[in-house]
Amino acid sequence: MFDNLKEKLGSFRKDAEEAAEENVEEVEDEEDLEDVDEAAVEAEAEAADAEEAGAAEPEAPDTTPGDDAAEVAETEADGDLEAEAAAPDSGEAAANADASSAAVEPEPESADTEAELESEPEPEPEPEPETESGSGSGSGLDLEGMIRDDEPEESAGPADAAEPDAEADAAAETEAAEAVEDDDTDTDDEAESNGSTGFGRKAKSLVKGKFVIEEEDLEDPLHELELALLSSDVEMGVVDEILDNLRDELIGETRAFTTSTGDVIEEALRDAIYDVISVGQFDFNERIAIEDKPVVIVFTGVNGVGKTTSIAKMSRYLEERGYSTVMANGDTYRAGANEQIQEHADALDTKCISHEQGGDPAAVLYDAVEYAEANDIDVVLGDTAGRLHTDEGLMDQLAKIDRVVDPDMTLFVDEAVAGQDAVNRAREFNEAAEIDGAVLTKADADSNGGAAISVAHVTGKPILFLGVGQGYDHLERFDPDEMVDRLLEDEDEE
Ligand SMILES: Nc1nc2c(ncn2[C@@H]2O[C@H](COP(=O)(O)OP(=O)(O)OP(=O)(O)O)[C@@H](O)[C@H]2O)c(=O)[nH]1
Repeated sequence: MFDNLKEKLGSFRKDAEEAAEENVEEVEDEEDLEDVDEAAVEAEAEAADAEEAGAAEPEAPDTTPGDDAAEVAETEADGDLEAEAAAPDSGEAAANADASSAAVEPEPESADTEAELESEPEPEPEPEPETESGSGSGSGLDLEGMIRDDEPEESAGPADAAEPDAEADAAAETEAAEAVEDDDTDTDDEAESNGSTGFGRKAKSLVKGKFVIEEEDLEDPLHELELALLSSDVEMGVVDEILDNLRDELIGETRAFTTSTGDVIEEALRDAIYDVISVGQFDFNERIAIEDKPVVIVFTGVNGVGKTTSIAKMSRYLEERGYSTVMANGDTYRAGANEQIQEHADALDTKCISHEQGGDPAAVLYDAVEYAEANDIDVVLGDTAGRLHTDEGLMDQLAKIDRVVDPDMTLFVDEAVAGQDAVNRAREFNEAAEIDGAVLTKADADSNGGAAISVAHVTGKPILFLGVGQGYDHLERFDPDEMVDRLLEDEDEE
């Protein structure tokens, strides 16, 4: 089932994953730099904490150093400038820290910052060339921007103010890196457990492994997917929606890869498809359970798509769940229709109400409801003549059935293999005589899956069941989660 579609989705996954992998490698290349950044930031956090502890002793209830440190820390997490300011242990770095602090807070009393600097009079670090080369093109300690080198620098002002001494910065970073290398996690834990600022944690979340997919990375895979979906008979608007969902999910944002890039792509694809196929879903069984009995369900759709067979399958489905059913042949138009449905009723040991050919379909349904009421039957399953939705006569019939028996549900039946035609018919039927949901038959013979993906989104009404064979048991509740699993599951094995 839906094999073509599965294959195409699988190709997209591979392509998109490759695009993501390329970007992950970039990040990994710069891992050392990340460590440096992290260390520098954490060293600052330590300094701030130490300073906070020291300065908290005297009675200085206001302008608490802790607050200032927190402010600096917060600011630091946002960009190059801040990370540079986080290296408090060289004279020049101190100057930077002052500059940045002044840039962020123009207040003259930089006493806190100075105190902070004094609190750790560490020796002048020696610049290490490797670190400098790690800093690369001078983007310095850009925590977030480092993995998006190709993007224009957005930050201005304060960052520039802190720029001047790259050498000292590199030195400071190096030292900080060394300082934190040993007790990296401890520091974090401590910072978090004493509830100081949450700063270490924030910094860490910024520098863990991640990737960014830019629009151009996905352009080709998305284009391929678009063509693939269209050739699988997925409706144009639905294709657009899926692609938009994928763009929203994948492009531009920094993704942490806690498991693998493949998982990120799969998740995005899963969400994108789920969004379009889950439209309007409701719990059919629950609905049957809570409606007043008898529940009346009318089946509509064009000729030969499997309405009558679906009614028989539904009868089996409901009987298996403890409901009694009666069938009603509202297809008074077609010769042989009575016999066909009666055969199913006999096979399933169910009552079937029918009138002479050419009779009034609404009258048949009415009789079936009366029969159900008189015999405590739970559900009436009404067949209708399979004619084109453009046929005014049929639409009048449906309108009359609506008036006479006021069905609890009108289900549109079409065959999955009809692809775009089924999608168009679903739309038109829904416009002409509002449907509550759809049954897609012959899904077992459909490798494209276009109708299964599109009908709910196009009509705003859910696909409730899939016909998956000719047997009475071949009716499956359409579950969007399972559907997505099915579409994405076997791909790895292929
Ligand atoms: N493979 C497969 N065949 C199905 C499925 N559902 C129905 N069919 C077959 O499709 C054919 C048409 O089914 P019907 O139930 O007669 O279709 P209908 O819409 O009632 O047709 P009319 O009464 O002529 O309007 C039959 O041969 C069914 O066995 C399904 O889910 N899978």
